[in-house]
Amino acid sequence: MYRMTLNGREIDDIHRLVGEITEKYTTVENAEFLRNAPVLAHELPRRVRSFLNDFRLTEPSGVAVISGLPIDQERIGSTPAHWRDREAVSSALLEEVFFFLCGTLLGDVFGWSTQQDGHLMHDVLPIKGDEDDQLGSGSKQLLWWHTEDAFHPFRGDYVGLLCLRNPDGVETTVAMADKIPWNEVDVDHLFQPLFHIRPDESHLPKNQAVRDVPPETQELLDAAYARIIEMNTQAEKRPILSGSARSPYMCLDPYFMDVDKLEEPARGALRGLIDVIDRVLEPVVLEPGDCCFVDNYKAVHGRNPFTARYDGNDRWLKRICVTRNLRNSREARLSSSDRVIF
Ligand SMILES: NC(=[NH2+])NCCC[C@H](N)C(=O)O
Ligand SMILES: O=C(O)CCC(=O)C(=O)O
Ligand SMILES: [Fe+2]
Repeated sequence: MYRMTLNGREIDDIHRLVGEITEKYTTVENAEFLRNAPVLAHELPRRVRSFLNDFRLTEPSGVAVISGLPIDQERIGSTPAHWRDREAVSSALLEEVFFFLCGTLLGDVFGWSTQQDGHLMHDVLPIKGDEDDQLGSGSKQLLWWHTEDAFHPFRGDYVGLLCLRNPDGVETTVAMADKIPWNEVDVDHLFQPLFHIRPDESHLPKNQAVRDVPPETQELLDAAYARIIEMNTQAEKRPILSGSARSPYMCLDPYFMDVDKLEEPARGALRGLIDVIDRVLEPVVLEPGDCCFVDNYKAVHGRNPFTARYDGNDRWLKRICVTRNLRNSREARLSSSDRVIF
């Protein structure tokens, strides 16, 4: 793991910058803020910029964590019951701005029209009724390790998780490519387009929120859901590994891959990889203020089961997706600067 801890002066500088920004903008989804974010991110402390730049370019680890950001538990208030319950102005706006600017040092933050109402800033919190679901909002069941949005050709390069609270020390799990003994894995077959990955349930229409959108957006949204359903029934075959054969990038989500239905040698190759990933999987307890970025090519992540409280003190994370190449998805976005993939 690649780690840094903010010192007192850096925290003061961050508070000053974020204070200035939140005087002007009341959400990180404000169009002008989004346009200026890469410029504003230049004003983060140099050690933070340098840390994230190294993480991006030299790939020292599959996971980077910046700790030390103080979280005012009283100001952020209780953990909402649902991601749909977002306030007009987020109680955690200051933290979100810092988190968003850090993400912007790695690339461009983007969202999905089919996930959390198209918002860029997601909430990860346990939702009553989702306990047994394979969702970020689940709790009782193991959240299987996965590449974030593995099924989608426009998946992000990084997934950011900012911990606001985690009173029971619930464990995120990570397995980093650099810890995998690649010589024990059937790399050759995993580089071949023999595998399909179905969309995870957070993108399915059943987890759609009811929202009012203009008719032209509704049309795009319907088309986006139609594509998700199509990917669910007839997923395209793709490789699991890419890049360097000795130090590969990974993209897999075994829970949605119907491993048993695969033919040999694909099945054996994937089973072998799943086994070694299980062996190197490690728990990471995110503490309040931890700003974590998982390299979505160099690590998979999940979450261990826990018992939700539903009393306002539940574990609460913010989540963002970051891409190094927004242009890749231009055909699925409304304009060159728009951040939402339909
Ligand atoms: N094995 C999986 N991919 N599970 C789904 C992961 C959680 C999903 N990203 C969500 O937002 O709820
Ligand atoms: O809750 C966590 O620690 C990870 C959640 C996650 O992987 C997700 O929401 O996709
Ligand atoms: Fe995830």
